[in-house]
Amino acid sequence: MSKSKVEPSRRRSLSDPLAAALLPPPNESPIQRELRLKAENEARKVSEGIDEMIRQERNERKKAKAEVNVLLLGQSESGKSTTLKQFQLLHTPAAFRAERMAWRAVIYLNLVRSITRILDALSPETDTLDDHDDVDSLETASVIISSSGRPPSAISGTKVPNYESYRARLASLVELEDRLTRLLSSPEEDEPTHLPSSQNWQNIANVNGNGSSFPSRTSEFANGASKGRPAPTILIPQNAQSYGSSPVSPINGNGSSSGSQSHASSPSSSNGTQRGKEVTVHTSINWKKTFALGGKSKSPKSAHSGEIEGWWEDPEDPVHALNACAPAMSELWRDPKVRQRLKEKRLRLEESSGFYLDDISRITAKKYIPTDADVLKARLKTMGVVEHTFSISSGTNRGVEWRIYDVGGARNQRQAWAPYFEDVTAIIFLAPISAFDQVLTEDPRVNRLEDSLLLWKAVVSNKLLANVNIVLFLNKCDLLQAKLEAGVRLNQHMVSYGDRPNDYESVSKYFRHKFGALHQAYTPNKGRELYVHLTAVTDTRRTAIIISAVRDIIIKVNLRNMKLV
Ligand SMILES: Nc1nc2c(ncn2[C@@H]2O[C@H](COP(=O)(O)OP(=O)(O)OP(=O)(O)O)[C@@H](O)[C@H]2O)c(=O)[nH]1
Ligand SMILES: [Mg+2]
Repeated sequence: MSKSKVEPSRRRSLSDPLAAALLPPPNESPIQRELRLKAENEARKVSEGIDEMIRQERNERKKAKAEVNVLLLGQSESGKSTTLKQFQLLHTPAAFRAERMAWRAVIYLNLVRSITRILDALSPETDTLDDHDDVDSLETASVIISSSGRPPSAISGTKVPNYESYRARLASLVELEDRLTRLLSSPEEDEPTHLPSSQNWQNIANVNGNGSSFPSRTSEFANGASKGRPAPTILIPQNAQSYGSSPVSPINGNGSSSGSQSHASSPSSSNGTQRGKEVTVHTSINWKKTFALGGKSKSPKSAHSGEIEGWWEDPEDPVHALNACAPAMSELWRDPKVRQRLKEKRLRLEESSGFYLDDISRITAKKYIPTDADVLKARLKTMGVVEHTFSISSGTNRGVEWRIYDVGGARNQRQAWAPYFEDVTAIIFLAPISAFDQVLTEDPRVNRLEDSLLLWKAVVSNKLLANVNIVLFLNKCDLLQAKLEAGVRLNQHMVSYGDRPNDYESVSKYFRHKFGALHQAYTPNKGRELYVHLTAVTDTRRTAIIISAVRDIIIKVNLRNMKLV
């Protein structure tokens, strides 16, 4: 070997002590080389032996501690966080209820957004937009896109003579929407992603005298998220995928995302920006202060529930603006002309996330305290990964430590999933089957059901997950039933459904078969059993029954697998 070839690497090694130590000695004789290679070979065997020991120890530890890691997967708005809330409600109800007052802000924002969406839909300006803009401006949820395009009635439809009057009477809600959005959203999202700040929440906890046991979202939950493992490097292609040929975002750590980030801003963002120009917006810090329930709190309502009285005495509390607008809100929602116009525009708010329009007077009451059902319905988008831990003290699951990971399902969140695949015991995959006529918020060209099917296929075919139990929740069955009963036909959105009956029984059976067949065809583990449930995870009673069945199955299969290790 010529000197000039050796020198650069030796020079490099000067700045890299590890590389220097590993380099073969210069002028190594053939015998020395043979001895060195033999020694290296033995060292490698020792190292592999240690790896095997570590693996066995980990399995033993798992057995001894009986640890179960469950990953909730599915597209955005599939119901993952709602399922997590149901686990909480079942296993840590005090913690769940302690958070309820913080959810008030989310519920208010959900309600206000429904109202501003109606006003936007009634606005004469939206009538002049073309088909695509129309759909975008109304957000994606519950808007049907059919190949036949917008019906003529949507363009020259029912007039709402009171529109200007409604707009004037509800003007303060536009400002409120901005304030709540700022309070609850992260800088890069215009959707609510977190509860009001931990400082405020801590104050509430302290007032109740049991602060330390309060698992505020920003302590227990968000800590779990921040404990998250580093995400793998992913490639994001420049070209967005279109409906019909859209690949699924990466879930194996080396796949590619849909490139939907550039489409991520939802229609409401443009509206929000417009509104932002029209109104004076408080800084989020002031707003947080004024919304801080703890600061103005009086007597604790009950020591265990985390409920505080007295917020209604704060003139800045949003409840006052809402309360003052309640009659106009109710009138707007009950107005037959408004309903007719929404129908013409094919905007079914009843099916969208965070729907509270049927409870306006209860929710805007000065002393409103969110119920369990209200909290379950509240829509807060998940960013990153949220961890929830609990253990069960009785029954067959006794002593088992459960860790549930709730991930963000939007396309730009999916790259965070793969690091959690390694230690997972079971996956609960949620597919909202009512969404067959809806498109993704982050990419309005992609049908939601199509995205779910592709995501499902990617999960069930993943080799890393070959030995992981999979439970499938075909979710939002309540909305599916309502949609079918309202006359929406599946075969207009899914040609393969053909002329089968358009009733709930037949449609749900069809989806069960479709998802089951994909699992059967693509699983790398032909012996894996698939557990399928038709769910409406906002329904506490039924979901509790399903959760305990799922828990028992996961434990049983996990024990069986561990015996085989
Ligand atoms: N009617 C009805 N609403 C549901 C059901 N499941 C979830 N929702 C609602 O749908 C919305 C979205 O649910 P989430 O649990 O936040 O969805 P997610 O999968 O966590 O969404 P990301 O965090 O964006 O990934 C919430 O407002 C829920 O209350 C259901 O079965 N029926
Ligand atoms: Mg979520």
